[in-house]
Amino acid sequence: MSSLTSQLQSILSAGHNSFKLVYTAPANQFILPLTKQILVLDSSFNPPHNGHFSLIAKSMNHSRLDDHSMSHTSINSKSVLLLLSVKNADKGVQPAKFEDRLAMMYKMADHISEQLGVACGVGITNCSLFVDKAKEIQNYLAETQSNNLKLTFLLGYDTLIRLLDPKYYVPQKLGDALGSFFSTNDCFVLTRKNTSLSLEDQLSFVGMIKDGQLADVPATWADKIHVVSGDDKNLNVSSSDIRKLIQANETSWTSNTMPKVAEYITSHHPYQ
Ligand SMILES: Nc1ncnc2c1ncn2[C@@H]1O[C@H](COP(=O)(O)OP(=O)(O)OP(=O)(O)O)[C@@H](O)[C@H]1O
Ligand SMILES: NC(=O)c1ccc[n+]([C@@H]2O[C@H](COP(=O)(O)O)[C@@H](O)[C@H]2O)c1
Repeated sequence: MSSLTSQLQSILSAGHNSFKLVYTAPANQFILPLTKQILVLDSSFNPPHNGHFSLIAKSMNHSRLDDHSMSHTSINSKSVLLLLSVKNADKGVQPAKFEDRLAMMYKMADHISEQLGVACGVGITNCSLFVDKAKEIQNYLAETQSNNLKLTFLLGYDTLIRLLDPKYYVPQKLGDALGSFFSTNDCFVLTRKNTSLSLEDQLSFVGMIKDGQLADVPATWADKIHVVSGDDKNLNVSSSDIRKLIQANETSWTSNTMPKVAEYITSHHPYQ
């Protein structure tokens, strides 16, 4: 059994919450002494696409996320983690195989490292909720003596709404379930078009939290949630649309993902 297959097997069969770092793009170490913040993009990467890339690129440029204690912004203070979620809070089993998704994530990690000049790693977790994913990543960082790093979760607006939905935490109250998550970590959120809310409503959501207008959400969390407009070109890109186009033998999807990911899909056929 290859080492990747055995790492996947061990995560899939673990009876407890687990996280493993399985790849780092060659140019940089994943964590350097200067690293202060990890930008975490959790997804099923089925397949990775330009909407995911745009979320990472925009978060890197977002000044409010910078550590204000530093005299200047240093790209080396951030690392990116592409996190494959093998257990989804809402969705059942989907194509492609996890091995194919990881192979595409490695291509994406190399692309991010080359295009954005930032360290990029690939991890796997069996946790479905962000609060548990955050705990497992922080445990891993503590084991590698990399303490006091902030995790910034990169989300589309649709996922922010699900992060704050009390139904995922019953019988706990939302404030109790996510209190420690927001005391250490924050979220960078891009608006999307696949929601019933207008762009303006999505952008004013944090203001409503700040004004105490959301019953279960403490006003203090407003400082930990940064909502930014997505760019028109990538707002509509989604993995499910790409899969549909591939299955219909269309080729237009290739411009919605990174060149090496498109090459992998055309040569390995993970969706056929
Ligand atoms: N085009 C996009 N713009 C901004 N955020 C996005 C975009 N596509 C996905 N995201 C966000 O990236 C995260 C992971 O996305 P996910 O894997 O669900 O992608 P997806 O393309 O929406 O998948 P699917 O179509 O299978 O539901 C989520 O927080 C999601 O909101
Ligand atoms: N409350 C939560 O923490 C919560 C809710 C819904 C989805 N998720 C996670 O968000 C990620 C993206 O989910 P989708 O692929 O369904 O968009 C998955 O890892 C999923 O498990 C987390």
